[in-house]
Amino acid sequence: MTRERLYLFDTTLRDGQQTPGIDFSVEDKIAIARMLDEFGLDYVEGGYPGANPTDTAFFGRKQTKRARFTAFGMTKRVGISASNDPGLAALLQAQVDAVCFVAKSWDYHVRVALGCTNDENLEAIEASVKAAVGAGREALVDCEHFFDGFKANPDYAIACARTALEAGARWVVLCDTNGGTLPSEVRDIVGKVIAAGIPGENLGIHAHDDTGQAVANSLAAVEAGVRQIQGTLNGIGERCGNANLVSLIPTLMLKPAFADRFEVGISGQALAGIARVSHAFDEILNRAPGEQAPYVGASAFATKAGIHASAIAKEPQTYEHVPPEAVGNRRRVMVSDQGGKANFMAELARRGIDVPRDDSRLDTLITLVKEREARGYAYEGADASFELLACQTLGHVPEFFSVTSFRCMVERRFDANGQLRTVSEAVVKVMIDDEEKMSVAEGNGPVNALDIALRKDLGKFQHEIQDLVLADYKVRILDGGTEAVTRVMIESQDGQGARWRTVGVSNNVIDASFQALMDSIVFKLMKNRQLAGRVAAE
Ligand SMILES: CC(=O)SCCNC(=O)CCNC(=O)[C@H](O)C(C)(C)COP(=O)(O)OP(=O)(O)OC[C@H]1O[C@@H](n2cnc3c(N)ncnc32)[C@H](O)[C@@H]1OP(=O)(O)O
Ligand SMILES: CC(=O)C(=O)O
Repeated sequence: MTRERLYLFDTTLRDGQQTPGIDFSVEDKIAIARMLDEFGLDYVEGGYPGANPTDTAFFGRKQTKRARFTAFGMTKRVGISASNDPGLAALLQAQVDAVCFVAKSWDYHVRVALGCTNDENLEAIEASVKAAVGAGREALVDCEHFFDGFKANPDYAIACARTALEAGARWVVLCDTNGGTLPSEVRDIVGKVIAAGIPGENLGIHAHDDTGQAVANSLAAVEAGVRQIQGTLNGIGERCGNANLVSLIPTLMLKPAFADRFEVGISGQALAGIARVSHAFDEILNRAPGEQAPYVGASAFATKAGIHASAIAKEPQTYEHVPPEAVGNRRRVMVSDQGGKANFMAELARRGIDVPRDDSRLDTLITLVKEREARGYAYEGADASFELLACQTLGHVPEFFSVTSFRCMVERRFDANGQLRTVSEAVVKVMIDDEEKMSVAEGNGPVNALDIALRKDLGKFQHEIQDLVLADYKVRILDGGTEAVTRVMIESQDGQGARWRTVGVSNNVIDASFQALMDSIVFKLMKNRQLAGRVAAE
């Protein structure tokens, strides 16, 4: 059976630019456009030439090889001709394949926002599309507020779409601009638009996520007949965002309801890189990837639950709706107080530690983890501390060194220049092969001073920890009041690119930090001897 083609239109660099807190540079835009182009999107909308210097510079040359490079802008203003409209001129000067106009299609907006008549707005749509087509560009028209407009005045909303199409637009995109439309309404209205004679093969959908249903609305529109979907990477966009292409694309390609009927321009191989694309985009935005993001989040194929882990060990698809590898993700079976033997055996096997189900030491390890988690430890996020605990329980961890004492001081005092300063100092004594070493260090705070002192002189092990750096340090207070317990999570990395996480818990933040620091150093020494850390580089 031949499948119908669905076209994917990316507006990360245009609607995504309207996200509070997001501000792309020209270099960001170039990198993102290249990533989208290589991934296989059909259209990459780069922004609004003429609206700001970044976008004008970005549109100075064509930025995609395969995707149709698209400029966005409003229809010509009423009262001036298309050839005299400076905004339209900037759009037509852009080095693009296509121009996407935003046009009013709700008569209320025509009256209030534009302050013109319904007919004048239709004339502006017609003249703008004709100007773009006349300049050799493919024309698209985003019908702003189409669904709200249709509810208020269906004849006028359809007249806007028809005018655009008859003037030569390739696509008329139905926009849920305020994001309040529900999937059943989208399905119903798209059906009525097609019944009114606007072909589905010329229709697109642009959905906002204000009710958390932008993806569902996009899919409902496709089911009702539209053949273009607009969306953004990771769902960024005005207010609550746009339809998330990172959720939509795997659904279109992997779910039989869509995959059997439609094809998109993205290869299966590219789909297997979608998690990487999503994370690379977060990296450009300088934010952490969403752990629970559908398909691509670290938790998307993770389970803590013992009952699930046990079935997954038998057959993974018992608890997986698609294979994680299809979207470049991986299965994670985690150890925590929610886990049973299957979780622990899977996690230990991943670390190269095979232990039989009936080994009583496994029960001891599970009991230890559950008891410690009840006291505040969180091993699912502290892989290295878990591995050390497992090695201690199931085998052996060498005593490389022991800390006989440490002391931290925080003092506010005047320095030699008469400036008031808060100084943190730590003193650590360690025993290595019956020899005691004492190190003193100052730091930005007491934990930093303790870390520097602890790693200052480890005798014969010192050269082994030279490349160890602390990448992240997080403190969490678990109980309120005087019974407060502090959990410290530390992320460490070394020169080989390995990263590992350790945890410490105490009612004293310095003590909790010390435990996590110690675990980090001991893990590094174990890893150097290939006694641990087989998966630390993941
Ligand atoms: C639903 C959407 O996401 S649409 C995209 C929205 N994105 C943006 O607005 C980002 C880029 N925008 C901008 O940088 C600026 O708004 C510009 C450069 C486009 C225009 O700036 P200004 O000329 O200063 O106008 P301003 O932003 O104050 O107001 C928008 C004007 O466009 C008019 N307008 C809005 N939509 C349309 C349209 N589809 N067709 C014609 N004119 C329109 C408004 O009536 C208003 O005109 P007025 O100034 O005569 O009242
Ligand atoms: C065009 C657009 O971004 C909207 O109507 O939401």
